[in-house]
Amino acid sequence: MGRMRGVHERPAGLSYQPELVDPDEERSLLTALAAYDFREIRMHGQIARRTVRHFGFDYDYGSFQLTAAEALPVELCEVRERCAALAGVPAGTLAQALVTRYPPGSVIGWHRDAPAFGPTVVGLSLGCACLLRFQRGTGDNRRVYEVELAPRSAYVLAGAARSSWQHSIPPVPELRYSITFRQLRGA
Ligand SMILES: O=C(O)CCC(=O)C(=O)O
Ligand SMILES: [Fe+2]
Repeated sequence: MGRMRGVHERPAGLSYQPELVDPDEERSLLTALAAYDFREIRMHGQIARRTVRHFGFDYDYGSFQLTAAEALPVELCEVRERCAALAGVPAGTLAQALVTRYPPGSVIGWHRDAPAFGPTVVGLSLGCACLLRFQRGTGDNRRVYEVELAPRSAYVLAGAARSSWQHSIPPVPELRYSITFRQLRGA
């Protein structure tokens, strides 16, 4: 927990599963992902170093709107089945897949996932390991947690981990990809 200040508490609704895919599957996913056309993210006029590709639904970071996007490519369908099983939701409810490419040194800052998405988020990590940090509350009520996301592992954010806690990823040491699946709220 090293550098995080606050009282250590595991967020309710967080689960972690090592080795959701095996090294061969990781290699072929990394090959497929390397060929995707990633887009930049501009938020508050700033361009993030990480880049993204949306399938199923596109999320506009400026207008907070969801619009229909390209269907899930075949290589992500099997992964979605496994992520859905891990989260205990029907695969069809995971309507959006977001592939994020983190070059060395890139981050994602503190946030909660947009309320336009449903109560369960599942993420698969490929490439370099990183930390996933959590925080909630301020001052004496600050609570913190961090988990290492190993390559090939998956995590589920549900319950309070999804709705009350913020999460972030500090600078990744080497290239990392994540594939996160989200439901649409009310679907
Ligand atoms: O890369 C990840 O695993 C997390 C990404 C994330 O928090 C997000 O896209 O909302
Ligand atoms: Fe997030």
